[in-house]
Amino acid sequence: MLTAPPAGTAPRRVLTVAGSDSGGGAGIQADLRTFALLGVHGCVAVTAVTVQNSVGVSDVQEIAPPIVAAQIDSVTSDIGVQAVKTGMLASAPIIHAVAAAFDAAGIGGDGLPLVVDPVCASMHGDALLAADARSTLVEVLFPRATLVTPNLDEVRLLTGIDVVDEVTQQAAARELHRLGARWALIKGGHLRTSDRSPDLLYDGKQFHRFDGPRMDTPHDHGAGDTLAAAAAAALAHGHSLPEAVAFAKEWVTRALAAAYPLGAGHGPVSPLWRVR
Ligand SMILES: Nc1ncnc2c1ncn2[C@@H]1O[C@H](COP(=O)(O)OP(=O)(O)O)[C@@H](O)[C@H]1O
Ligand SMILES: Cc1ncc(COP(=O)(O)OP(=O)(O)O)c(N)n1
Repeated sequence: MLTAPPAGTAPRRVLTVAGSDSGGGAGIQADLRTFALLGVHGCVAVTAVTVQNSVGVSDVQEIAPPIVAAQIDSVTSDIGVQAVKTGMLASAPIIHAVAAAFDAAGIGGDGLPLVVDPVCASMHGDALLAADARSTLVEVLFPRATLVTPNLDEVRLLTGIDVVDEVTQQAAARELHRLGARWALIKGGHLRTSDRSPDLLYDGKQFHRFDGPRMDTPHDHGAGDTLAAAAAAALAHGHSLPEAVAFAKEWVTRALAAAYPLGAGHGPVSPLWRVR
């Protein structure tokens, strides 16, 4: 388990570049919850403010691209981070601004580990990335990514591949790797045909399968963010990529087992079991 250093000592830092979820279940709020519980100090670059609750997203205010980039510069030039995660990026101009700031700070590529959760829409189908920005996300950010973590809807939108079984999951992983990601993790949360929830990791050479029991719960809001945030935290702690994904899979499985109802719709997954 990942832990904090002794009191008075600076912990590892992870920067999340993502949107705010007013309901607190996903986005920046989910990332910071997981970072703190894994002994990591979370820094943020807010890309958008969503008006969101358990039944959906009713409005979005994007942050101006130079302000998004300035948040990244401000954090990396002073505080310093050991890993970075991206979530909701909203638009093509924001993606270009983020990529330029990452290059200036040595994030991604051969530099600091970069986990890209290619968020396109909420679980209710509300757009969190402009349709005309999907190709920008793939062309600009995937070649910089250490790890990309799409769900099956995102795989379909970004590659056109419909994942329905292990063979098509492998085909999607190969395609994402071909598009530039060093490691691709095809999440199996939307494969609702069995009592398992298998995720598949690929680095261009080898497949690693991370299987887990499927939780029978409607409260799965923020699962993808929680998985990617835990992987980024484990990378910041110095773990290898497969170790970080194995850790993150266990973390999100436990968070799903502890998920709770909130509002009239889908409640959030909960890493709060860690402090019970
Ligand atoms: N009902 C479930 N039971 C167990 N694991 C799940 C369940 N739903 C999702 N997961 C896991 O949670 C993580 C996020 O998956 P997924 O739901 O596919 O992503 P997203 O939240 O981005 O839509 C993956 O590791 C997936 O296997
Ligand atoms: C602000 C914001 N960012 C991301 C998401 C989607 O998060 P994810 O973990 O993929 O969870 P679900 O939407 O599938 O619950 C979001 N809703 N809001």
